[in-house]
Amino acid sequence: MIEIRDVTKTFRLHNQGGAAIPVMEGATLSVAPGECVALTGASGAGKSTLMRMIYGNYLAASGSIRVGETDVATAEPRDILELRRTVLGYVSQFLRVVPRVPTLDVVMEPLLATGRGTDAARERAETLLTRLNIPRTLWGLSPTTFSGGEQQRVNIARGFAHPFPAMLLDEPTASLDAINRETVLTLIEEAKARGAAIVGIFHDADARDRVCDRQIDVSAFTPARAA
Ligand SMILES: Nc1ncnc2c1ncn2[C@@H]1O[C@H](COP(=O)(O)OP(=O)(O)OP(=O)(O)O)[C@@H](O)[C@H]1O
Repeated sequence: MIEIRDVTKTFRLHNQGGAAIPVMEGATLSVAPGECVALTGASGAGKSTLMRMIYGNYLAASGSIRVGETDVATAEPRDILELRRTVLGYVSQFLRVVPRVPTLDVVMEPLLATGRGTDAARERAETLLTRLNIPRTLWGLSPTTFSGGEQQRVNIARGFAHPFPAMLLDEPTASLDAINRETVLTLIEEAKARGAAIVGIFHDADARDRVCDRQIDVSAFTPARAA
């Protein structure tokens, strides 16, 4: 479902005379439907960079990044937007929403965007918000004023609302209490059971060991630096 072949990335620092910083070389991995693969490696190894390239936020210098039928490394921006709407979900660490949009609408939005009827979308959103312990009294309010943990749970509810065939998870259990962490791990297990291919970054080693089938140490793709 996710096939990454020989991906290279170099950052060019335009404010520092165009200095080129090679950060990745020969990155190759594949994730089958129903499988969860953890990206590991020391801080700065390139975990976030690889996730951002899969999502199409960073452009790969070379190589291919196939998600379903799309090669993100060469796709047109509109094809990447379509991929994100229907195929590739991304649960980032932080919630980014349009101000003043109520929480329930924030969670329903990915479902409405993929053609789900309003009643079915509301039912799914309510189920997720309930499972993630967001009190009903908050559903009509914008999440912008919520606590960090509440925002993260709204973000997770939104990210898991549509049954994406491929998902990227960036520290999905960070800053959650034990009960909500358990719910998120169960959501990940359910996504795998319905066939989602998942790539994740988990600093929570117990969570990683429980839900991930394999680990890929991205330091293996760090270019040898000139001395
Ligand atoms: N936008 C950018 N411009 C320049 N360099 C960048 C940029 N993003 C990342 N880098 C560099 O790429 C390397 C990999 O960073 P990345 O954030 O992917 O690491 P990471 O493994 O996710 O680290 P952490 O665990 O600390 O989040 C680092 O050397 C970083 O400085």
